[in-house]
Amino acid sequence: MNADAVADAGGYAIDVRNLNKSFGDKHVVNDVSLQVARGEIFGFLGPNGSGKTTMIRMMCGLLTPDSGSGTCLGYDILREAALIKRNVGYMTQRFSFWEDLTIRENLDFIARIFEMPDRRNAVDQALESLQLQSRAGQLTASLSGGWKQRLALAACMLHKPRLLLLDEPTAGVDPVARRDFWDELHRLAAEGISVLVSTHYMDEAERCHKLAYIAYGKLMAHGTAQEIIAGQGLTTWEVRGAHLTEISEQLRQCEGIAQTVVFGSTLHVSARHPHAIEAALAQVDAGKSLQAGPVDTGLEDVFIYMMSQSSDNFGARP
Ligand SMILES: Nc1ncnc2c1ncn2[C@@H]1O[C@H](COP(=O)(O)OP(=O)(O)OP(=O)(O)O)[C@@H](O)[C@H]1O
Repeated sequence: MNADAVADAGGYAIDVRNLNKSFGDKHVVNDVSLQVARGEIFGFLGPNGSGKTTMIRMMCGLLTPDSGSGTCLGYDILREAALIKRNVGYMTQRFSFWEDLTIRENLDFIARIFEMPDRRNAVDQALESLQLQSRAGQLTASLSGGWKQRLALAACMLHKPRLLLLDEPTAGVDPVARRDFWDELHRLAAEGISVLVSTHYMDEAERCHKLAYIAYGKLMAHGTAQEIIAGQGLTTWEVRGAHLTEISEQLRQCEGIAQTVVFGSTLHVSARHPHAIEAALAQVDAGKSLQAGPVDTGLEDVFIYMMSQSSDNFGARP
């Protein structure tokens, strides 16, 4: 099926099944299947070295899986890699620019490399689409991190891809610039562009329509944020009071406590059974006058929990 046929049928932008990839004896991607609907922002989460970049590279035809199959924009990932590359915008973790060129010159340079027809028009449209016109003449070296990311996104959009694969696009970017970047992604998604984006930021995960959590090459969970949270079946209490780090250590030793995480001046205690938290708090509370009560389990609680549950099968954790 060609890509337009997929678009017409409202099919998946990405539909890959049982992908596997090993580097030497490291099984980096282990039987992962993934579907991303058209116009969906799909978040890809997982610890460092869990195989997210490798998955992205296999999905856009840059890397051949050892086994598995699937389509990207309706094109076969094994046989039609060239067509995929032409229709996908891929933002790598380390997008590089010519610092001594302006925004416009950088975009024009990229358009030249890709031998794009009607280069000037393509650059104008990318500048307009990412609201970069007012800065088009600014030297790239003088841009803030947020504007550099926006330029990187404009570069990916030059050839009008219908799917964006963004590998940690906002790493090291301040919260306001990250929010603006995500507003932009939502605007693009509303136009029907599909986005698969890897991130380590929980606020960004919450802005995705769907999420997948991959740890040490295996897909551990996928669905909406609510589905992923519900899937872990954790109950969480928030504890306030003095000496939270010490209390956290003590609670962790108590029976039935799945995890404790200090968030600034509060402590989150999670367990599979609510009574385990009450019992544990009763044990450690003696004379400490803690304030404690149930709260909604958040995505961050769940991801920290899933990370602690997954075994490190190739020593990638720092
Ligand atoms: N070309 C390669 N040759 C050998 N090993 C590789 C290669 N590419 C990736 N790896 C290894 O595969 C594992 C997964 O890497 P990958 O970059 O896919 O993870 P990631 O989830 O994107 O990590 P991060 O969040 O740190 O970007 C790592 O242990 C990495 O060192």
